[in-house]
Amino acid sequence: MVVMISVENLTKRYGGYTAVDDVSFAVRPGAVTGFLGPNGAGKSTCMRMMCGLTPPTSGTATVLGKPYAALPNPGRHVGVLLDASAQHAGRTGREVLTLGAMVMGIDRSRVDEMLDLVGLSESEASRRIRNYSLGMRQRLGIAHALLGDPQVLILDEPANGLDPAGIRWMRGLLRGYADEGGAVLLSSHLLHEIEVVADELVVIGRGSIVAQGTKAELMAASGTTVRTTDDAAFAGLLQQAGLGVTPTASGLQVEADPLAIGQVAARHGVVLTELRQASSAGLEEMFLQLTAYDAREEVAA
Ligand SMILES: Nc1ncnc2c1ncn2[C@@H]1O[C@H](COP(=O)(O)OP(=O)(O)OP(=O)(O)O)[C@@H](O)[C@H]1O
Repeated sequence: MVVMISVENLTKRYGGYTAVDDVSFAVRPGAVTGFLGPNGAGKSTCMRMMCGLTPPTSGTATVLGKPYAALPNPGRHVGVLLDASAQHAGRTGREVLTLGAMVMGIDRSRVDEMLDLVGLSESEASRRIRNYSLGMRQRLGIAHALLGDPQVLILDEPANGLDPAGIRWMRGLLRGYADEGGAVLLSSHLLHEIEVVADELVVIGRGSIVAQGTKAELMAASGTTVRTTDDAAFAGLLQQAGLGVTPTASGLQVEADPLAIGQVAARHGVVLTELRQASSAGLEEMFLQLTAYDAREEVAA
């Protein structure tokens, strides 16, 4: 498999606190990889280590086969958006992009193209960033990340502050970018945001990876929900057929695809009132379960 970003056994300790604990994953071209985890899970710390901004305690992160800091003219290869508010507040959006183009040695015409792409108008581009809304800062950050026409994008919570139309626009942009062969690593603490656009998922909780795989795999892992006129009796029949069953408030959760369950029902003449592959609800349940031990919840409890 071609790998654009490779993270191996990455660990970061701050004093006695382990913010990132032995994290490994790979990001491939032609896909959006969602980096999902609750607040404080370690996503930003990981991404900062990938971009050479925070030194790891141990482990390695490489982009296009090299540590980020060893890439010549990195902006031409990797577009990074880590903190949309980190840009110089006194500069205008256009100035930031023009400076970026100069540093990367690319044609100034690309500045207008990017402003156009992210939907910042001429008058917005000439305002100072201190007067930008969060959504405008994110758009500018995305324009800056794309300026050098990189093969890889590393974006930390780029949807923060975008309105629903802006979020949809960004999804389309990232989808198109990946479909053309680009590799995207996109972090979020919101499952839905990631789920609609990501092909691959890396789920992190308290510094450690708790699940990773394709979205389809992770969704299949959460099984199928079924309801019948007599759930308890049907649970027994499913178990006899060798299928794992867990009763839940919303019916029976079965570790099998809908076809296998339908076949058991047909064999025994059971009436199904509901049969659906766990989709977003299943993934959400998984995300909540996987991250339920987040430190924040313990403090709140
Ligand atoms: N410089 C630092 N010194 C000490 N602790 C830090 C430092 N940077 C991050 N941490 C801690 O590491 C943990 C992970 O933080 P990080 O910002 O990576 O989480 P995150 O998953 O990006 O969260 P969010 O979704 O809230 O942005 C947090 O508990 C944070 O307080």
